[in-house]
Amino acid sequence: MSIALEARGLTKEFKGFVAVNNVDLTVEKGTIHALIGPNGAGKTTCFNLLTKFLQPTRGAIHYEGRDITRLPPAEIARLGMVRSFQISAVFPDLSVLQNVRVALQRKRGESYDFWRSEKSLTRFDEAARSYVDEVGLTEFLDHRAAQLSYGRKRALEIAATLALEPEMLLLDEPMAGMTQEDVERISALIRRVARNRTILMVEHNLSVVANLSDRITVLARGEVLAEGDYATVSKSPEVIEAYIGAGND
Ligand SMILES: Nc1ncnc2c1ncn2[C@@H]1O[C@H](COP(=O)(O)OP(=O)(O)OP(=O)(O)O)[C@@H](O)[C@H]1O
Repeated sequence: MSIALEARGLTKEFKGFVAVNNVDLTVEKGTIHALIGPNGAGKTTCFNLLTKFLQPTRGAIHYEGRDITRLPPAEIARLGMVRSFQISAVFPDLSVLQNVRVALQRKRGESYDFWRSEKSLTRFDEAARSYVDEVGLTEFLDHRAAQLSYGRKRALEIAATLALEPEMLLLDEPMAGMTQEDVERISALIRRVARNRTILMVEHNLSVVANLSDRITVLARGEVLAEGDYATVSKSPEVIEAYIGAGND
């Protein structure tokens, strides 16, 4: 087994309140790993720690064997671990193609100036088209982002994230606010992009988690309550108790 991301003893205290307590987490390369748990379990805090948006009080995080505990998020993105929606790269007045092109320019370290000549921009077109195609938005290539449905905007955000060529994607509630149709579309998309990448996601929709995840870590009160595949964790009496106790479904 090859490990993409590993946390040991991850702890975050807010003024004495322990939101994440001694969490060990191992995400295997090439898998879809979900972080779930009832409200207030510490998922978001844990996710922010792993993506370096928060500094841990204690513990260590390794990505691809490298200690990233003290690295800033931008540096981690350069190592290949990208948080989707991190870049909130959807510019409403740009087209689908232009949005992905901007992300590509960013990846290549070019200036953020998208008013530059059309000629210098068009050389990104071919790559941009392939990412748009990967997320199923080819027929909307010239539509302004603002005109897209909510689900397609999320797909566009994923395309912009893919343009950064991540080996590992961290998704924060990718299904939040989606219609059932969008949930199905984005699920298929996540499955597709996971073929040659590692994915860690925080997700509330348990049927999505059941469908997509190879492995699930259940948090409750800041601690790891259970870990395994969906069949295993969903049978755990502690997990059932934690969800019922918190008034979740
Ligand atoms: N900046 C902060 N300062 C103080 N307490 C915080 C802070 N951020 C989170 N917490 C507390 O830490 C606990 C875990 O919160 P967190 O948002 O990580 O949980 P969650 O599992 O993501 O919850 P939800 O599913 O409701 O989003 C909660 O009790 C929350 O109030």
